[in-house]
Amino acid sequence: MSGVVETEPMASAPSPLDAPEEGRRLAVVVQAQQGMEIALLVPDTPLVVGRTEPSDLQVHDRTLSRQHARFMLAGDRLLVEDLGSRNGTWLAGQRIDRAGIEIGDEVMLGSVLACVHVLAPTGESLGIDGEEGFLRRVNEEAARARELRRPFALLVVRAKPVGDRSPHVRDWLAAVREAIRPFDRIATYGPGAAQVLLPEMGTEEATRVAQRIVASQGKEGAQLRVGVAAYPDAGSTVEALISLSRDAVNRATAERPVEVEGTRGFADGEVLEDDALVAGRAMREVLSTVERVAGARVPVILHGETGTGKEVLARALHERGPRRNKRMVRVNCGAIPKELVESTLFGHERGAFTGAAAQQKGVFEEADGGTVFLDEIGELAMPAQAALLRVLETGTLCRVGSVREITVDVRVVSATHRDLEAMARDGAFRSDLFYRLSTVVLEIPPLRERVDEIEPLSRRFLARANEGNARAVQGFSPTVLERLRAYAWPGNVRELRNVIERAVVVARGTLIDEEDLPARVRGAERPARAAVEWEGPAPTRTADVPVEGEGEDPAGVRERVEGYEATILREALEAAGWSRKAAAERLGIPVRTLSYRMKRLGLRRPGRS
Ligand SMILES: Nc1ncnc2c1ncn2[C@@H]1O[C@H](COP(=O)(O)OP(=O)(O)OP(=O)(O)O)[C@@H](O)[C@H]1O
Repeated sequence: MSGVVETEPMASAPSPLDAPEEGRRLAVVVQAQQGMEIALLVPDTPLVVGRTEPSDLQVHDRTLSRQHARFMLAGDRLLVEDLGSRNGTWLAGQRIDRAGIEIGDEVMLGSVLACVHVLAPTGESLGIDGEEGFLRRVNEEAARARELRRPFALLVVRAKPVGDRSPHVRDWLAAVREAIRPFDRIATYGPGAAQVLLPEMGTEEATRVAQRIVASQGKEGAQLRVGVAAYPDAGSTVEALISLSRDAVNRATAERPVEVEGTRGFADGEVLEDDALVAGRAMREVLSTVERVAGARVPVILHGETGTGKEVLARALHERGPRRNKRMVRVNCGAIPKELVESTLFGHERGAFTGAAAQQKGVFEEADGGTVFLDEIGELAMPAQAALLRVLETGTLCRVGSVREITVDVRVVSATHRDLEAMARDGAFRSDLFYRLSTVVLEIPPLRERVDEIEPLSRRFLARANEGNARAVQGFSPTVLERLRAYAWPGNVRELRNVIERAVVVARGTLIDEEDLPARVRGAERPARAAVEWEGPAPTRTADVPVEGEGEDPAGVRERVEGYEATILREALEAAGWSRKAAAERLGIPVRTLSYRMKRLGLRRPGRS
């Protein structure tokens, strides 16, 4: 619901309120749970707000009476009067029958907020926000939309260049203003473009507004093109929506002057190269940025909590770009012993140091023509940061023990769960390196903010676990899915995968039941305990191991679970180059717990007795 209700044709009868600013118009703006309504307030004409006919402004909110309250602009006074409503009309916390109000006063009609606003006049002053003010409003709108599960849309409008000149926004902004609602916000975006915020509008309606804007071009002589990106269809963060609407307007042509950002690029349900699933909006959105930047050489930082899929995205970046036929070499910066960082990254000559029995290429040389994925970049030691900066700046490196410069062509993708910018501010990370690496920063939301992905991901993990364990579990009992959605997933997608795989292993029926979930996921324990569940001097169980006597423990289950646990620990240790400290960090458990479990499960680094 949205639109402008005119109580009668706009009379331009002057009112004292109008007098100081010619052309000023007032409106009652009503904001209810399901949307926003606005009605022009005509001098000396009552405007009734209520739930049904014959109210002038109808808002279908059950806390409103049929005819709830009357607004009136009488002379230079604004009045509001309750019409005997059940839930009352409230001003500054007081229930009122009749009161004088000021422009901007918040009047509560039941639980509906009403305000009298000055409308942006047409003409010279168009009610344009500055870039900062506009962004603030978009952020506020995004927060509101998320909370109330409502849509909103962003438009970017640009005029087609005439000859070699791009018409200036001031030549056509009035046309945009006319096509939108009075409370929609506009900001200029450089001299040739404007951005528009359309609260409460989904993709379809926003597309119609965009078409109206394009149709209004005749008046100003400028041929306008519009890009549309709406929350939640196109994206779920402000940054994504802004960049998607800009991309959309760049695609617009004379034949298709309105371009709408929907769900281009990666489709829901698509399986990526490394078997990861595009399972929901957030992932699609991040991947649409991946797709845009995959072709370029610009460095990318993937920022997100552990297990959110940073490596999956690094792989997608590599595979979707022109370097896909060369290697992507991953290095875990946190797992390389300090004294070996340079030789790992840049290689060494034979005899360069004790133990360097043969010449060896480093990851940068190995990845020549491809991608280097610097995982846990925040853990890189300072001297190595300096060396890395040199390679990035010069495109050349020297192996340890050599002065010969080797030219390499690599794209650098880094990942971290840390706030590198803050680290750079605090001097814990070189700021010049941070700026080099962070041309594009991709934020990967935690799984708890990607609830729509939980079911499709769970089903995929279930299918994989069935294959891997020769099981035939059919699905989930309905309450299990509820539990999975409600849990906070501090370990993100990795934790979800582990929980589902474990549930498949221990499930007794054809469906996974609540009892197949670890206690923390069942809600039997507070989620905050999840990360410390393996703590304790001599744990008799892990989070995922059933306790003896806790329900039935059929023969073989314990062995299977322990086998499974050993696999997880071994994977983590291998990924961390068998550094216990780094592996424990990856797993979110204390080192001593890891050591204890390794001993119990008989896990040893290959080649060590
Ligand atoms: N969309 C997805 N579909 C299927 N599996 C996924 C998806 N995203 C992540 N995973 C799985 O979750 C696990 C963690 O993913 P990944 O290693 O990419 O996370 P990460 O953010 O790099 O973690 P860390 O910071 O701990 O290294 C992997 O097993 C990965 O295959």
